[in-house]
Amino acid sequence: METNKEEQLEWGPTVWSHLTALRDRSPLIQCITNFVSMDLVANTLLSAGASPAMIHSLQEFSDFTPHIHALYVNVGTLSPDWLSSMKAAALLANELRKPWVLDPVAAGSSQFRLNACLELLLLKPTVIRGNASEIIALSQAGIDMGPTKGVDSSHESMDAVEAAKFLAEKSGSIVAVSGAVDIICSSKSIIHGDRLVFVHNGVPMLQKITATGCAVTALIAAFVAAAADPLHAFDATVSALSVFGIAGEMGMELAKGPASLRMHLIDSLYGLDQPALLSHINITG
Ligand SMILES: Nc1ncnc2c1ncn2[C@@H]1O[C@H](COP(=O)(O)OP(=O)(O)O)[C@@H](O)[C@H]1O
Ligand SMILES: Cc1ncsc1CCOP(=O)(O)O
Ligand SMILES: [Mg+2]
Repeated sequence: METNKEEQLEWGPTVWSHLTALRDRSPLIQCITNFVSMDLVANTLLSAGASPAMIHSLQEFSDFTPHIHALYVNVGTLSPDWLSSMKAAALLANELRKPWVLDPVAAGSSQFRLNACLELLLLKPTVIRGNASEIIALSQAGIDMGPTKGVDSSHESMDAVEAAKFLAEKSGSIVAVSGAVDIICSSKSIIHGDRLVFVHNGVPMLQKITATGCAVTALIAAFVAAAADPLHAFDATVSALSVFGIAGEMGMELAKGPASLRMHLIDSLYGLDQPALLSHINITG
């Protein structure tokens, strides 16, 4: 992929300032996430500079949620009880004017999951991040769901550009599709305006580590939380995807396979400095 130097010169300082804000502010992120992802999500947030807390019992929200800087909701191992907690937490986050971010894991894999994600969408997440199949399933809700690969995508991210635009328009949320190219879009009906940006950072091996999608969505929540002004949520989302992809690229230089990439990904995120960020960044649009 040819990079346009001017675009990288514009995005470089923006992404670095978002990462610096995250490290300086160390936002507290309430995570209601699946059992598979809890460890990687918590370690990703910690290594980036945020504070994760896996708090999902309704009984704790009135005490705890007022202290958070963002809420992260992930439906990966969904059950009716968890869904009630997710809705209550999202409602409270809205009431408290805290950003919240949704990961619609395997949205098209069952009617229960699809309906749950659609109900959560009505609670207006600041950002939705899914893989291409998940974003297509949400945008086509009501149409035959067809075959599924569960939590993995059976589509390329670029196949989901129109679905992402449609979902952004319908939901009023920023929509991010991950994949070989990450796509971030928002519609003209919300404060961020009509925007479409592509992040080319990352390595294919990230798909061979479970919960990297969950982890990057949590990272988006942390970047959005650290960007004090809600107007900066779009750039914060782009920044989180780029930083995670860069950490993957740097980690891959040391890794022998998925297990060691997981370790080097976390180390690279922790140690990412300005020169490395500026030399790897690859954002267009
Ligand atoms: N083919 C690829 N090349 C580079 N990066 C990728 C590729 N596929 C996924 N990624 C990256 O891996 C991370 C997880 O994305 P993805 O695998 O799409 O999510 P999920 O695990 O939810 O399906 C993202 O940061 C994404 O950019
Ligand atoms: C394997 C699995 N099963 C239910 S949730 C989950 C983890 C999914 O993680 P990701 O969407 O990041 O690949
Ligand atoms: Mg996923």
